[in-house]
Amino acid sequence: MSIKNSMSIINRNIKVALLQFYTGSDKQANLQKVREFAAKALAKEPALDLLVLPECFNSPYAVDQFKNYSEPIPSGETTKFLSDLAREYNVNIIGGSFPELGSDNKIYNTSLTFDKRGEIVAKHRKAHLFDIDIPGKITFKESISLAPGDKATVFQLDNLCKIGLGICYDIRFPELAMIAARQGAGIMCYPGAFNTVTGPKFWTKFAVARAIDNQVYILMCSPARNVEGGGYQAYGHSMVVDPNGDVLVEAGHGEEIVYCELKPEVLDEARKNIPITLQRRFDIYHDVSKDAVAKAI
Ligand SMILES: NC(=O)CCC(=O)C(=O)O
Repeated sequence: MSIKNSMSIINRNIKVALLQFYTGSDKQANLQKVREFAAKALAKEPALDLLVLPECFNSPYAVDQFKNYSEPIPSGETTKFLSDLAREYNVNIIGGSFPELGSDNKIYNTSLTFDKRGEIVAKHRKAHLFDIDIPGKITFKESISLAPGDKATVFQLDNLCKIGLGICYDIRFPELAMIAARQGAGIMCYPGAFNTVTGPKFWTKFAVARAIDNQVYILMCSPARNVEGGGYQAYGHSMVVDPNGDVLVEAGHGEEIVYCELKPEVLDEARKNIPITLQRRFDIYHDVSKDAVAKAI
């Protein structure tokens, strides 16, 4: 069997920066924080291809607040803000997520991706809502105020590569990454806000698992932990994991920008050395990527 199908999943080196910053209750301040961090990242690395923002970057991560901060897409101010920022800085942006007011009047946890021209190239609504109850430790129920998305999201970014998107808890469901990888993605990106209970136990393990299972780069971008602000405590630890499961860069829990260069040859070599992409047994089990609806917008 030839391995040429697995070559050049990524077209060239891709420079990414994950922006890990505090988010609070002041939406304007949160947007200004994005601008400040984007400017800082591009001042340090002018040739950046991609900025990634955290989950719920313009609002508190709280079920009783999502509605108050929700905006229609594309007419809301956060969509316009991110579009202008991408165009102004000539950079692609995976815009973390923010509460979307859908045309059906439901609220979604939604991630938009913008190309350098400021066009929306992908929209992912968190498909698996974070509903958990660990007695005495953490209870959170997104489904009190959010509705789930209904599709996997895979898209072509510029001439760089295909990318799959999930949001935080979505990472616990391996299917989204499998679908993306089977459909040609070389990167799976998860804006996410794990917490101080589940973060230490699971965050890195999931990033590594999704990377190795699918031989893709994994980008995880978290808000910084706001120890003084009360409320939900994000884990932080934004990271990039390579297709072999090696953690290339990892933030602490404070405000930080992590930079990384994704290399086509690392991905190609991982797939060449261990050719699981060519050894699947769809005569034994189902290929989930075949029945997934994955539209860009
Ligand atoms: N924002 C989220 O979806 C949190 C997910 C999480 O913490 C987990 O353990 O899963």
